Amino acid sequence: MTSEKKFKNNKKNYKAKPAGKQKQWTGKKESVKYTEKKKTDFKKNTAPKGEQKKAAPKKTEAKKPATKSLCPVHGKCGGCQLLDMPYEQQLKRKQTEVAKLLKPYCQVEKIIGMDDPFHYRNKVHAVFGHKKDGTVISGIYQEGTHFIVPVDECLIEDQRADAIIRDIRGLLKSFKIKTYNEDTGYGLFRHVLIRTGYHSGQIMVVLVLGSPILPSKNNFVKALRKLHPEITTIVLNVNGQKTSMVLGEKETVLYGKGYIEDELCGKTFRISSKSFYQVNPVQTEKLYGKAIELAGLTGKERVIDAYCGIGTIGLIASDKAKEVISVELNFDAVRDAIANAKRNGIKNVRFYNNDAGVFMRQMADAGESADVVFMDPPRSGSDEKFLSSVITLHPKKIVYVSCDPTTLARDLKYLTKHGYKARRAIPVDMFPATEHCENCALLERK
Ligand SMILES: C[S@@+](CC[C@H](N)C(=O)[O-])C[C@H]1O[C@@H](n2cnc3c(N)ncnc32)[C@H](O)[C@@H]1O
Repeated sequence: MTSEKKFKNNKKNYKAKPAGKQKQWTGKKESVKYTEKKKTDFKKNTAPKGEQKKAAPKKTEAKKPATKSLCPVHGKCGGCQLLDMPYEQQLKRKQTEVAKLLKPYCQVEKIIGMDDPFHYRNKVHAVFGHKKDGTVISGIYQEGTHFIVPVDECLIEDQRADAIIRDIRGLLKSFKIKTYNEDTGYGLFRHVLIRTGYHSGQIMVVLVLGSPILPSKNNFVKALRKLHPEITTIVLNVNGQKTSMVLGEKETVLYGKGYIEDELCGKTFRISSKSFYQVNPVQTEKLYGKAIELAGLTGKERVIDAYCGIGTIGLIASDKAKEVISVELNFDAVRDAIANAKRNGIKNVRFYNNDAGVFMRQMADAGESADVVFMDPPRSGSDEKFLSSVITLHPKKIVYVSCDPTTLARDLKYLTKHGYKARRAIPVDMFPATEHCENCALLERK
């Protein structure tokens, strides 16, 4: 059956169907404790050299010795480029950069920042390896290399996750489990991925191995749970490929449900290991709130939620829309999305597992229309197939959620050349201490 037919056939029944029925969808702890006092210091820190000129510090400040970075691996791990810049200054910098990029299209509103820009990441990844003397280390690859920068504690990650990772290092030692060597392909233990629920407190630990057998598996799980009873699920993922991807295809649930749940904007969401979920739960609620406000829904609209992930934006918007059609490429995310519609008792949303561009082209070719399109593509932005199909579908409003203002500007150029006007753009600081900035933009049909 062609996808076009699938679309037509499903027209009458916009219910989320169960997944099965959706067949047609094509170191010893050398840790530095960061106390509240240090957090205050962070806010008062002088900017890095390059920034000091711009910030024109007072003469007395300029005479002070350079402030040591808050993080022992700052500059080595490749993340947190803005870590030592006072938060207000980070926000100003992002505001200016976004305004510059979006200037040809519309004015940019005031950036939405955080009250506490620390430990916001609900998704934490650590690569495992060992030193020449056999000591197990975990951390992050130095950018562009396979050299592991050991990390004990990270200022932007959930501290519960960091504590679990440190203890897993100890368990590898006691269980005599070898870490995987990227160059030779020998060894077993590759990565740990942790997801934490901000409201639910649930924690998922994904152990990524180079091959499927974890020695003394049951005892290992028991020992980990004893150290961290707060863990609600443990998943074993197998990645035997020489690849920069963290997760492999095959997974077995070792303990618990195999996913976590969390709340966003009053709804509950199930999140499994391979599905996308925004990393900053506090800012996500603000972002989604703005996106839905920009859409100005009245309850009568036919809405498309493109690149929907686990269904979040569409499901949150569904109360204010007549119907929502959601599309997502990742099958696991779609499975979560269907479960999420059910657990929230939502019946006017329907999910498609497809490439968003292909799906939208099929809708456009089938003469379909939409009132509002939410689009939230990956960092690379959207493609012409998608954008040209949106134009054909002729929605009154497009709400573009973007994690890269450069690709947002590129796509705005296309849309504004083809009958749309950018009305509003709101930066949301989803990634404090880093150079990245999320944005939400409203386009209206001229
Ligand atoms: C930035 S995330 C947004 C997800 C969701 N809107 C949210 O806020 O959680 C982008 C999503 O697009 C999906 N994706 C990537 N390429 C895609 C494509 N070509 N077609 C459809 N979905 C795609 C990814 O799997 C991911 O779930």
